[in-house]
Amino acid sequence: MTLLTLTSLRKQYGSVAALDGIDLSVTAGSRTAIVGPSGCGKTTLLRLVAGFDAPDGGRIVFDGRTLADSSSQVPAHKRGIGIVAQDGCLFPHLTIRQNIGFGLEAEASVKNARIAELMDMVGLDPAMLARKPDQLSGGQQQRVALARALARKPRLMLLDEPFSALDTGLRAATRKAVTDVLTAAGITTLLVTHDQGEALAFADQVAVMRAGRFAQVGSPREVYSRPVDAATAAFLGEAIVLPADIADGQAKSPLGVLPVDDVAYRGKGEIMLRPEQVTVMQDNGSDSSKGASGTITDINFCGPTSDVRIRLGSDPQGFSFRLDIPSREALAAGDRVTIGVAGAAHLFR
Ligand SMILES: Nc1ncnc2c1ncn2[C@@H]1O[C@H](COP(=O)(O)OP(=O)(O)OP(=O)(O)O)[C@@H](O)[C@H]1O
Repeated sequence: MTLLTLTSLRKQYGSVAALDGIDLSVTAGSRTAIVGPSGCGKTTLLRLVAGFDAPDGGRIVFDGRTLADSSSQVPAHKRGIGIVAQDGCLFPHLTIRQNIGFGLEAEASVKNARIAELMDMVGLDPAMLARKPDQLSGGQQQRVALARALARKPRLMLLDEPFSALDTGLRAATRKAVTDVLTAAGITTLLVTHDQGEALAFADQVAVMRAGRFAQVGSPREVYSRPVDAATAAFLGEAIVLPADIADGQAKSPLGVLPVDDVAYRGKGEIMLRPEQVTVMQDNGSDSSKGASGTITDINFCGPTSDVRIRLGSDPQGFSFRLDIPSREALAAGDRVTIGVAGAAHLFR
């Protein structure tokens, strides 16, 4: 069942089209991530869904009810939508109990029971209730912000980069905790992030945004493995893009003849490989059948991986590309290598 539908949504700020025709369908109970570079319109989109801003065109329908279109706008507090912002936006002068209870209208005992239940849901010790936000860590503050947003039992939760202020380890742990809470409560969630890994790990639907539009909407695996174009591919992770001549499901490329994921296409095109499909081995001259050969022109050791640039063939002007490879072998600039490819290349159509 579809809970939220955005149709041809537009928002203009002066000459900037912050949203330039957004269409999205969100299934009840699902997790959608909207990912894109800074300034592409992510926060604007969330603000329109929350009701903090009105669209200039298009329509927002939530649970069968029009929340906003060109002629009407349901106020934010009447939408039944929760929001957790980047820095949590807790009231600094209130205790954790008061922050979570803010806006909860019930008699004291009912309210306290609900606050205790929410603290338990987000995995926080009730001893923290008397503290002020600045006496909690960043991750704990985000959990309080989530508890506050959950207090009114929203059917849709909007998360605006809620993990971005946290350091790497805490970020993953807090994301997991928040995901588990929302899943257990069956709350449909829309996450906005500029972090591709976060979007792919969090969501079951990913919308890749660019300049006010969605370049692609699909499952994490689909957008990662079958991006619509080279820019989307590069935004979602490392990608090796090669020119190729394609026929009968085979691509003749600088890396040799590779199977492609599109058997119908014939002609010139561009194909993509993800780095996990590629192996780079020192060329000991014994077996050239395992892949294309090339030369390392630059290498930077980064611990578990090394960032290498490889030039294919023996022509100094030959095709070159860079990728991260496991730092298993002690490779150096000037080494000859064999490049193997596993699986099919993706063809951009
Ligand atoms: N109130 C405003 N007035 C004028 N321009 C605005 C306003 N809000 C946003 N914009 C512009 O609209 C575009 C989209 O902004 P938005 O904040 O939605 O992007 P974003 O993807 O959330 O970026 P970030 O990841 O940096 O937060 C940007 O070009 C921004 O400068």
